[in-house]
Amino acid sequence: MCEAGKSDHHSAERCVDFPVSVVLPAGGTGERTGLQTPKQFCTFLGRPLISYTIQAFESMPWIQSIVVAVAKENMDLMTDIIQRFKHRKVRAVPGGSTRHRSICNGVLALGEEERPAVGRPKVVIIHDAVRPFVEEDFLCKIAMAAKEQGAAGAIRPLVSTVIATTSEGYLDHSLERAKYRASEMPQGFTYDVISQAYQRCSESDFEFGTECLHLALQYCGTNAKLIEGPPTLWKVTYKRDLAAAESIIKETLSRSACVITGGLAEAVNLADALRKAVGALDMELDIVPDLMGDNARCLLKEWNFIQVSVSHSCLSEVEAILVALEAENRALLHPVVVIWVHFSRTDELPVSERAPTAITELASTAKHRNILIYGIQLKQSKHWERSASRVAEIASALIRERSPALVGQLLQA
Ligand SMILES: Nc1ccn([C@@H]2O[C@H](COP(=O)(O)OP(=O)(O)OP(=O)(O)O)[C@@H](O)[C@H]2O)c(=O)n1
Ligand SMILES: O=P(O)(O)OC[C@@H](O)[C@@H](O)[C@@H](O)CO
Repeated sequence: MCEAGKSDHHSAERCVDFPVSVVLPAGGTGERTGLQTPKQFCTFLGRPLISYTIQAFESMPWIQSIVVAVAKENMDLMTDIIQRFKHRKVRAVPGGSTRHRSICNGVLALGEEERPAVGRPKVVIIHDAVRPFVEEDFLCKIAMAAKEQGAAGAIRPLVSTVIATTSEGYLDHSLERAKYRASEMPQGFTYDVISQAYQRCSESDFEFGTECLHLALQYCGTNAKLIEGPPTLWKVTYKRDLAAAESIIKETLSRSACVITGGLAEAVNLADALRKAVGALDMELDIVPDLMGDNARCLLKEWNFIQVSVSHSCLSEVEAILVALEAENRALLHPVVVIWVHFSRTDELPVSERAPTAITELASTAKHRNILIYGIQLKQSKHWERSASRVAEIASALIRERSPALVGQLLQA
């Protein structure tokens, strides 16, 4: 079985030594959001929700292929998303008029796989495209249980009690909540079980059913193993869920930052003071003199950079960060934040007077490449800790919000 606790790719790959493919049903219209755009195509920080879900599965090396089932009218849009965000392993197939029909089309597509490196999977993971926060260690457990049992599914405790109503709209009876669970996703099935279930199920199942685990039991006699999953498995259903999803995405991008000091004493002192101050804001700082040699690792793991410049007003250090980020195509999936902290000594003119438009012009071009540049101006003062704390508050807010409206602004600490 998978090792307990937080798995990484390596431990998951050791557990899952059989081919696993994924079907993401994404053929719905999202009526319950009240929006014109189907929720799977609503964008967060410039990227559609479905791209986050695809990327979560793509990041797992032991997933061999992904099929997304979308409405025929969205096939071109889906193809564009796959190309724009350089999604690998994934292809789009036409969905159906109901969720079961979409899933069935996805399962059939796995059976007709033509890509040479991709064979018929041993296990098929089915996961709603509008559940973007899937965790690898949990998915590994579902895949392993599906291989052993034929079917496995995620469950969560019920939040509200389930009741039955009379035809007149009165209470008939209520269920004992402790005996029931909410069926969530991901679910896993051996390819044989899920393909047989869809071959044997009825038109009524296709039209009105909502539970794949039921089809496996009803038509294949396969009783799914149920595994309680983390609260992150929730499904984006209502408009409020879109706001919640964006907040979670922003939070995951804002947990750390890399501070580049150039090795200058004032910059290193400020960085040390920043590290203490952001600790209270639940952020971690990695402090490096530059992004060369081993320090280049920051470019591959960080979404936020703080360049501390002392005295000079040119933006050459920020420009160097932009070049390095573009070389790694780092801003493809998420907007990267670069904050220029300009520290001027007491006898110097503030940069807002020396080069007021420099940062605005640079920020304007960078924004088109999904890199958000902000400026913070800091005047040398004897209240060192207070100034650093102010810079930390501003930088933390800029990183958390990633607001396009403040791009290119030079804020005063
Ligand atoms: N004909 C359908 C209907 C739904 N789904 C997908 O099934 C998942 C879960 O369904 P749900 O949350 O009900 O999505 P919608 O049907 O789009 O939502 P609504 O019921 O509010 O219209 C979603 O990813 C949805 O795109 C699908 O692939 N094909
Ligand atoms: O019913 P909807 O189409 O809104 O969502 C599908 C859910 O029913 C489904 O994802 C889980 O309950 C597990 O089967």
